[in-house]
Formats: sequence, structure tokens, C-alpha cells
Amino acid sequence: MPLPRLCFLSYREIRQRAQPIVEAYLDRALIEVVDGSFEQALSLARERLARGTVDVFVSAGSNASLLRRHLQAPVATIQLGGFDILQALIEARGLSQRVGIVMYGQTIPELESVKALLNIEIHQHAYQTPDDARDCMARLREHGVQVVVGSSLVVDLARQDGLTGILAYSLASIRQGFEDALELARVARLEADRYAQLDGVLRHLQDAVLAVDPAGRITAANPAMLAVLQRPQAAVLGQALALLCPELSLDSTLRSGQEQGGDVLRLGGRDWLVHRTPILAQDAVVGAALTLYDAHSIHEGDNRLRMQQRQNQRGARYRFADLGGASPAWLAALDEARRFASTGLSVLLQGETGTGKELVAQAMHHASERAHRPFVAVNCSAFAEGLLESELFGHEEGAFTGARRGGRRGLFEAAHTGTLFLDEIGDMPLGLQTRLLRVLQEREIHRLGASHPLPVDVRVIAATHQPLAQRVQQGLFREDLFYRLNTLCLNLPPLRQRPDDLLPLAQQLLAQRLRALKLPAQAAELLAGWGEALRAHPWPGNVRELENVMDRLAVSQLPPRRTVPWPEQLIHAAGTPVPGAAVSTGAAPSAPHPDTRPAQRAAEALARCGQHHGRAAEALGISRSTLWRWLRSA
Ligand SMILES: Nc1ncnc2c1ncn2[C@@H]1O[C@H](COP(=O)(O)OP(=O)(O)OP(=O)(O)O)[C@@H](O)[C@H]1O
Repeated sequence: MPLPRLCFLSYREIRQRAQPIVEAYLDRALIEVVDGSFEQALSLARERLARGTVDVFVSAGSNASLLRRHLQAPVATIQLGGFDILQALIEARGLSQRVGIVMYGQTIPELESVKALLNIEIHQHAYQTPDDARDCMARLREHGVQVVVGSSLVVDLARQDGLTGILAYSLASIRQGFEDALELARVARLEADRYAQLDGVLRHLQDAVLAVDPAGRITAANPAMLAVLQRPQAAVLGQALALLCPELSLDSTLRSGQEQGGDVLRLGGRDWLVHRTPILAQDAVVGAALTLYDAHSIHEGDNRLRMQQRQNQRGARYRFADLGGASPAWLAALDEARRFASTGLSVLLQGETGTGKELVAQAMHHASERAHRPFVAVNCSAFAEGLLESELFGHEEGAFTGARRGGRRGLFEAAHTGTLFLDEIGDMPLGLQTRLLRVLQEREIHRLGASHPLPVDVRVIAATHQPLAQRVQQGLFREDLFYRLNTLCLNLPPLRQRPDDLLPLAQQLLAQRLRALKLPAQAAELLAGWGEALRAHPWPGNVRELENVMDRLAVSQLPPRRTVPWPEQLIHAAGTPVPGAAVSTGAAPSAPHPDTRPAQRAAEALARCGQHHGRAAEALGISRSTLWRWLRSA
């Protein structure tokens, strides 16, 4: 720790007396001894402060009081003690019965009683300026005083006038002055450290912060705030904030003593969230602080938070590179998807169940500018109409019975700046289609029960297994929404139109499963001889159905007893022709769908799986949404 830096600013006499004390303190402080009094002392002190070479001044009498009045720096005063005067008077009595005392500021009434005690005549005077002191000297001489007790200046003047001057300050008082100075330096350093810490925090804060005194004048502003105000610190400190930037005025906060936040303000081409808060000390308003939060950063943070919170949910995991298949039909579809991805426009994906619509939507999201933004998927067929509405658009508190306390953000808000995947859009109720169309056109949503719209920036990728054009003709889908979504339309081919992909895809999926189950078996070996059987099956459940078959094959390799099932055995066990799976992709399914009782099959599967929709759908080799559809087809 560096030694404290003291500046002993004094007049000649006291400096000489203090010499041994200064020497005694040299190992505890760096001491500069400077001669000067009154105006000259002040300017010497100011000069040192400007250079930053002093922590504490040590001074006595007039110098000390002048420095205290005019400097923003700690000053330790060498105090004149009662004993000091007594000692000086005793010394003076040895020289004369008539003694003068000349002190800075005011006379000491208590000395009247000392007069009698010491049996001497005391003439007391006080001075404010050097001229005053000279006048005092003249008056003393008129009264025949030969010995004068007083400050350094007084002793000097007395000697100049041929009188005897005795310095009133004792060594003990001077030593105490230096002790006080060291303590002041210690406290000042603590405060400076604290201030430096606070200053460092404010300096590096992205938010713009300033404080004002009770009169509304700026007392502090961090660099971010100076950038907002477009002024250097010197042009800001001490200025009335209300005049400098009326929009930021803290006058009402100073008046009311109330905290106030949430206003949005545009300043310097940026949006800021404004927070005003009173600064209270012992329940009184001693100032106010203003914080401007950068709206853009808040927005970014909000997005990151939302994305983090969604990590465990259905996010976008797949990229184009993860999608298996190399058949011409599949590659052509992927080429188209890649092209569409970069446009940022709405896309409609059509394809039978399990053809990979959601995977392609995820891959498009990853290949778009929104890759690092949220990807939110919702299955429109999995909700009752009212629920889907609140799911999509959110609701305010009290919007309906059972509405969540504090309201709830809808999926459009959750997907803000990212992509919203609307699966099974063909099943969206007409009323909701109207709302969706409005959102797509106006780019803002209304939470249920909300009075104000909220702007949203969401790219919509919709998917359907149903021929939407046909549903438009049947009056089940809004024509205008159809055209809005259909700007870019992509048909994903069913698996039976990609026979060349069957074996490679099966290998890819089986290898994944074997890895997941930590089984050493080789996918290619297990699938040797499967080609014909794979091609013979119509795969109404498409890749999802193939996945199920591969799951079963992988499970058959688990200990304790590995089996080698026939392909037909597994395909038959898993693959159930899916009613209503075909979409108007121009291709007719290569096999008829023998099952005409989907609702019953779904109900049976649910009963077998303890009403667990996910497991029932898996057992049937269909997606959950198809399961819902089957249930509703009763
Ligand atoms: N090209 C592919 N490569 C690897 N896996 C695929 C591929 N296509 C689909 N899948 C797998 O098939 C399953 C179904 O895919 P996805 O959910 O994307 O289909 P979908 O067309 O959206 O189905 P649905 O209409 O029934 O919701 C997923 O589990 C996925 O992992």
C-alpha cells in the first residue's frame, strides 16, 4: 500500500516548531512542507490538488479554515488547545506582566479567569486578515505590550515590530494534527476505493445512468449516458437535466419521491426503456437517478432466454445434412426446400404422414437467416379450437375462466424473430384461419382479452397431409389463407415413390437405434436380404413407419436372446396401412388401404397402451396427429 501523501501548508514559525514531528512521521507518510498563508496558501493548495499529488492537507489557524472553506479535499487542522495557551502565557509571564494574545477568528473569553490565576495583564485581539493582524499589533503597542502570544503570522509580525513573539501551538497539538491527517487519509482512501469500484461498474454498464441533486442538476453520468446525450462529461456535470434534455427530466421524481419505470423513449436513433428512481437518505429525497435500458438488448436477451427455456422442448434439431435419402424425387424436393429456406417467405409443405415435413421445416429454419432464433412447432389438430387459439395467440389474465394468472404468452410470441411451424394446418378451424390470416398480413397479434396489439416477426412454415386445394373447394379452408400460405409450396414424396432410398434410409435409422441401445451389431449385416421385402411394402406411414420397423429390429438384438426375425414378420407387425394418408402429390398409392376403421383401431391401441397417446401412435406406426385424426373420424 502506498504511503498517504500529506501536504503541511503552514507559516514559517509553526513549520520550524513542527520540524521534529515531520521527521518522526516520515516513515508513515510522504510529507511535503509548503510555506504560505492566506490567498497564496490557497493557490498553492489548488495547484497540488490539480496535479493530484496530495491526499490530505495539514494546516493551522487561518490557513486551515481557508482551505476547508474553498477546497474539495480533506484538511486536518492543528487545533489550539487550552494547555497550549496556558503554556505560552507562562512563558510570556517570565518576560513581561503585560501580555498580548492575538488569535485568528475570535477571542477566547475563558482567558479572563486565567488572568487572575497567572496574575498578569492580558490584552486579547482577533484577526481575520493579515491587515487585521497588523492593526492588532499596533493597538498592543499603544497599550505598552511587549510580549505577544499567537499564531505563526502573529509571531512573525510581532518580531517585525520589535516585540517578542511566542508561538501558541505546542508540539503535542502539532502531533495530533498529523495523527488526524493520517486518519483522514485512511478514510479518504477507503472512500476512493469504494468510489472507484462504483465508477468501474457504471463505466462498463451498457445501460445509460445519471444522477441529479435535489435541484435537478446532474452530479454523475456514465459514458453510456454521455453517448446518449452526445456531450462530454464537462458539458454535462452541474447542468440542469430538464434544460439539457427535457424528455429525461427527473423533476417529477424529485417532487413525488416515487419510482417510475416502463416508458419507452426514442433518443439518438435508438429505443430506450426509461427508469426513474428517487435517491433517499433518512427518508428525504436527496436526488434522483435515471437509467436508460437499451430496448434492443432487452429484446435480444428475451429471445436468448426464450430459446434457452425451449431447449428441452421441441426445437429445431435437424439440418439438411441430417436428412437421409438420395433418390431423385427426394433430392429434387430438398433442392426446392433449400431455395425456399433463404427467402424468408411463408412455405406450405404437403406430404403424407411421416414423409418428413417437420424435419424439412426444421432444416429450412436452420438454413435461413433465423437459424439462431426460436423454432416453435405446434400441431393444429391436437387442440380443441378454443385451446388452440389461446395456445397460438396467448391470453391476458382473466381473459376466460381458467386463464392463467398474469396471462400467458402464445406460440406466436414465443417464436418472435424465428419460425413457427404450423403442422396439420388443414385441420385448423375456420375462425382461427381468419385470425391467422390477419396476423400474417398485419404482423401483429392480439392476446385473448388484450386491448393492444403486439407486433411479431414470425416466419410461418405450414404443413398438411391433406390436399388443401380440395379443402378450399369444400369450404373447409379459407381461400385467401390458402393463397397466402401457398406462395411457396413444396410436395414431399412418399416413401413408396423413393424405392432407392428404402435400404439406405433403413440402414441409417437402424444404425442410429443400435447406437442408442449400445449394441455392437452392424446395420448393413442385419439388413442383408431385406431389399425385396422393403420394396414390396407400400409404407403408408412412410419414414415413421420404417423407423418403427427398425426399432423392432434393433430391439430384437438385445440380450438375453438375440433373434433374427424375418423382414415380413417385422414389417407386418409394425406397418398398418394408414387411411387418409395420401395427399394430392400427383401419385397414387401403390397399395390399397384395407383398414377402414381407424377410430376403432386408435381406440384399441390407446386401451392397450394405457391411454398413452405417444405410445399408441408409435404402436400403430402413425404420428400423434394422425392418431388424433383417426380418433375424430369416429
Ligand atoms: N429423410 C429423413 N431422414 C431421417 N429421418 C426421417 C426422414 N424423414 C422422416 N424421418 C423420420 O420420420 C419421422 C416422421 O417425420 P416428420 O415428423 O417430419 O414427418 P411429418 O411428415 O411431419 O409427419 P406428420 O404429418 O405425421 O406429422 C420422424 O421421426 C423423423 O425422424
